[in-house]
Amino acid sequence: MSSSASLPRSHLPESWTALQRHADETIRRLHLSQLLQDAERCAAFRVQYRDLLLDYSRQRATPETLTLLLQLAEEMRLEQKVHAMFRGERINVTEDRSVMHVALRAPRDANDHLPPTAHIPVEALQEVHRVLDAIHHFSEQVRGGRDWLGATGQPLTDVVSIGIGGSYLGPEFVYEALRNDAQAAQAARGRRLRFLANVDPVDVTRALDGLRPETTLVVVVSKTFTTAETMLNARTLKQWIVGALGERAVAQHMVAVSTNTEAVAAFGIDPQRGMFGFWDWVGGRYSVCSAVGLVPLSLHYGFAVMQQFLAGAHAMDVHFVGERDGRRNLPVLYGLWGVWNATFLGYPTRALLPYSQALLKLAPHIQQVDMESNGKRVRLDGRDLWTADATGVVNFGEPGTNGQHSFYQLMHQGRVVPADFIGFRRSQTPRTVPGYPVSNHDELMSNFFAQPDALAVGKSAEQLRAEGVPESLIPHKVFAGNRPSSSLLCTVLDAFTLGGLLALFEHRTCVEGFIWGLNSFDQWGVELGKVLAKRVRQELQQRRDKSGDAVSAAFNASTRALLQSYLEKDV
Ligand SMILES: O=P(O)(O)OC[C@H]1O[C@](O)(CO)[C@@H](O)[C@@H]1O
Repeated sequence: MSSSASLPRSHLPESWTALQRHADETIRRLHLSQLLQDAERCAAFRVQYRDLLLDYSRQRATPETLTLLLQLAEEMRLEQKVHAMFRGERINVTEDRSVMHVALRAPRDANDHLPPTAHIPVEALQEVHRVLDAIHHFSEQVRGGRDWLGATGQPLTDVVSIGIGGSYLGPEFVYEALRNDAQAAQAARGRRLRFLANVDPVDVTRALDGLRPETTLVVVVSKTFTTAETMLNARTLKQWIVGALGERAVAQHMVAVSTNTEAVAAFGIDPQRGMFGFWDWVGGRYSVCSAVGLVPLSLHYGFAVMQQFLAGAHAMDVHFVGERDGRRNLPVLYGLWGVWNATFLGYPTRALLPYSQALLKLAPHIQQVDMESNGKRVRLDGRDLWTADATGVVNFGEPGTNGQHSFYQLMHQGRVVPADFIGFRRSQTPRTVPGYPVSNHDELMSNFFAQPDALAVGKSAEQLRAEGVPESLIPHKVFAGNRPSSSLLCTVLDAFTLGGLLALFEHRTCVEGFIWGLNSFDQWGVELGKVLAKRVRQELQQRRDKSGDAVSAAFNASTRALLQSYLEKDV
């Protein structure tokens, strides 16, 4: 099958082989319980950026590991690749596109504080701010309830944002994260924001539950404006609006976010008045900071809150591109440990474990950012990956403490799953219960501090014996430990911090992709299923029109039988 299999693998970087040797000869013989005894190492494996404290002392690594990883980064020309991304070089080679999501959150004068080799193209900055100004104006008109009203003259208090994948996951992640931030919650008073992503009609029913067309604004978010799910959902909601308010209501009740002006116009939305654009240099999964996120979220939380979010993301961008010491650069460190765990220690998964209910959509969003970006089988030049492990990992996660009562069992005693713990010094909504020894947030955070040690240090048979555990139970109660994690401690989850977290995770994915030498910015792997679904759709249409006919022989025997059963009337 593999067309590239015949191509020889390009030469492994020297530090790559050194890291493989180092993993086998040194690291596999060490246990984290020993490594954590070394106070000097612990201090060296801790770094502060603004109020974010990253502790990576629970990585299965010595200072030499980090030195070798930094050498690998240098050999792979990480810094040059990052700067080329900022400069707008066409690093997405298979689509011949620039990758400039960093421009989306850059202030007009961003280049004044970026290294000269990482200056963002001025035209991109101008375009970005032209659209941001339009979003600012529009969101205030709608929120003000006077200048942009519904067809019956009522203010539009509710928004349904239709979109899928990158046109949905990021905005929903931000929406959820800020729901209980005091400033954002105050700004959202009296307003509702819903997301409609799945083409399942049940999702439509849920999204519209309790909404009225008279007071609802629909935002259709699609970079291509051709995505099947989004377009059917958009037509469904258009019918909902038109059915209640007439065809002319579309102009007041539907707007679009897209790069495809013609398709927006063909759908019936006036691009001059109701379209917010972005550009082919924004990948869907990196588009939260474009109109994709900014339109629905500014309508809900107000533009001022979203400006803080952009500022937080930009601050992380500046740190990423400007901090040349890899030992102090958070996204670089995150990426290096990602590469180390996936490729050199061979762990194919990682868990995202925010101790924050507000970050409940972090894992779904980062799943797309990371797995659609780095889930690749070849390198940039089309040759096979250097090793089967030199590619993206399976990301999953759940807020703590919920995850503890779900999949942590496997993490403690089953497979090794490197974990990213994220915690906050303060809650968005502090609570205390009189008579309880700690606040509710301290209770939550007790787990944030305990779990990484349980994973790293474990519990031995000797300890269990000393506690008097019966011999028959000892094998079941032993925790082998030596399970890596990193811990990120932030102050409070506000819009600025959230922007920084988003950028941190986006950049981790880029760092990993740059080091593996693959293209993190295309997604050809999603195409085949779409093409096949189109064929099935045609088949379903034909069979529904001419019931009784057998399913086309073009499908294999298995699919034919399933389709036949699906179409059966009497089942
Ligand atoms: O914004 P669009 O064009 O509707 O695409 C939605 C999503 O579909 C994908 O192409 C994957 O199918 C994503 O990359 C993208 O974010």
